[in-house]
Amino acid sequence: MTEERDDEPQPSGELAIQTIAMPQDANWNGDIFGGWLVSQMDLAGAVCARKAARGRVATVAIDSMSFLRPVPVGAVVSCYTELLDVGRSSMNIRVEVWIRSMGEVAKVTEGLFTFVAIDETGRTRAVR
Ligand SMILES: CC(=O)SCCNC(=O)CCNC(=O)[C@H](O)C(C)(C)COP(=O)(O)OP(=O)(O)OC[C@H]1O[C@@H](n2cnc3c(N)ncnc32)[C@H](O)[C@@H]1OP(=O)(O)O
Repeated sequence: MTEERDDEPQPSGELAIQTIAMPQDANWNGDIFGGWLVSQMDLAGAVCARKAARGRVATVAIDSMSFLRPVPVGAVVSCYTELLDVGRSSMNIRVEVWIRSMGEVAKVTEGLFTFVAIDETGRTRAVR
């Protein structure tokens, strides 16, 4: 069993989605594709944005993506989100991805996503 220590870094934000990295998502090195991770982060950000906007949203920008370490097949992948800022129709959301693999917990990716609240016709609408 791994002990949790107070001085160890912890995920910041709310758990939005959790899944397992599967073999079909691996790249030529045997680790997980960055594109698959970005896709999970986009989904996690959308969960957070839809909650804040109480309805449809679209991703308008992804900034500051950092891939900190590779993700092995079989790792439990957890995406955490934090709503940083809300404009008229836009929401800035930080997404962190943490993995649990072989008893170790680590942050593997982080990025800043901007979502926009949209109506049924795809036009922007006020978040609040
Ligand atoms: C969950 C998904 O994966 S969705 C699929 C991928 N995403 C898409 O297909 C979206 C395609 N893009 C679009 O349909 C349009 O660009 C829209 C509807 C999102 C926005 O339409 P626009 O005409 O650009 O809207 P507008 O210029 O008024 O900007 C809307 C808001 O987004 C912000 N914004 C627009 N572009 C950017 C950008 N590149 N970076 C950061 N914020 C931006 C604006 O500042 C504005 O914020 P505010 O309302 O809080 O002041």
